Amino acid sequence: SPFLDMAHRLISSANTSSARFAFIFTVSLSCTYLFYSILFCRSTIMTNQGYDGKRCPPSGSAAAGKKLLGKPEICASLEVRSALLETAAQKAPRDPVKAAVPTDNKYRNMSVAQKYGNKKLPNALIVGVKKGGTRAVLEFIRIHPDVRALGTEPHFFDRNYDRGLDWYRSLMPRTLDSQITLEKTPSYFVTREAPRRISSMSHETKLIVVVRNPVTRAISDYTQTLSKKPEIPTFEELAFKNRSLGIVDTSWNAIRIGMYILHLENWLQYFRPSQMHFVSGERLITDPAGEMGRVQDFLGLKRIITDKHFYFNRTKGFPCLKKPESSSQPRCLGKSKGRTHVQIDQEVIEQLQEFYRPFNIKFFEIVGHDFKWD
Ligand SMILES: Nc1ncnc2c1ncn2[C@@H]1O[C@H](COP(=O)(O)OS(=O)(=O)O)[C@@H](OP(=O)(O)O)[C@H]1O
Repeated sequence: SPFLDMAHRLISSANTSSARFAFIFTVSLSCTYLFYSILFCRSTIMTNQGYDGKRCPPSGSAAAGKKLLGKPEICASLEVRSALLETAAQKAPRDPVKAAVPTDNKYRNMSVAQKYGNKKLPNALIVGVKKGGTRAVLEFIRIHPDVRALGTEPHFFDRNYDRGLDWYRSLMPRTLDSQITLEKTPSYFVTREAPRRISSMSHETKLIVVVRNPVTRAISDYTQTLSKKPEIPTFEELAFKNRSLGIVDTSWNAIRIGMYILHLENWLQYFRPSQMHFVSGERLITDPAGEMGRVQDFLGLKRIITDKHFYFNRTKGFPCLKKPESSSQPRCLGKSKGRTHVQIDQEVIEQLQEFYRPFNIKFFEIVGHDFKWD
């Protein structure tokens, strides 16, 4: 090495004590330098390879698991910190519109209408009839992209009218200008004040009425009441003032609701027949796509809801939606829709059919359609 060469030359060229001293000094100086160099170099290598707070092994590997046992908290906290930094970077507003929009998941899943639309008073209402199939029509029509519907019954035009239109509007889902706002409250059809109140909101409101054989409807209505109040009198006792004389009790709501023509006359005082559309409750079950096609036409919507949206669920005994608005799963209506009816004497059924016949005939004439309830 050059260092040993230099030492050899010094020994051979100088025999003086000063030269010897210079040699020993140089050697010790060199050793000291060498020692510190090795120390410095090692510390640099350790810093690069060790857990210095800048690196963690890739998580998930067995080696990483073993190494992490020593200082798990450092790496874990670093992962959290980097996740936080990443989130902060994602959250950093890039443009003012994005900055104004919250980024939580709920908001991200909202439709454009929910984010940017406005709450409007309904332009269409399903006004009845109770137990006619109103829930089915609402759930079926709301899969249309141009329809937004209130899921619950607001009872504005019967029970909550005093709360005012602003309250009513506030209940509505947000809609884009091109979308229809819809709600359903089946009791409107038999509420004396409802037609006047609705026409004073807008006389252009479109009205949908789901009608069903009034006898079956009455039995369905009674079955529902019985499920809540098992102690009520029998259907026969409630339906007749005098059964042997065939005198029907028209003051009983379950009977009165089915006298459709009487209620319709009230509506026609305020609305043109073309503003009302009657859905057959029976055909809604046997041909939901056909009935919904006519509902879409009436609402001025493109026919988007078709056969493809329905399947017949054998267990339920009713048509169900393949893909409803709120989820990607097929869905049938709830347990309270499609109940097994209370068994009613055939003679009672025939008596009630007789009772309703003249009302039905008149109703078919006015509506211009025979619903074939005989
Ligand atoms: N697809 C489908 N699934 C389940 N049920 C269906 C369906 N289509 C119509 N129907 C009939 O709807 C009846 C209930 O009517 P409503 O929804 O108007 O009832 S309510 O007034 O809102 O309580 C309900 O009456 P019941 O059978 O007497 O329970 C059903 O016959």
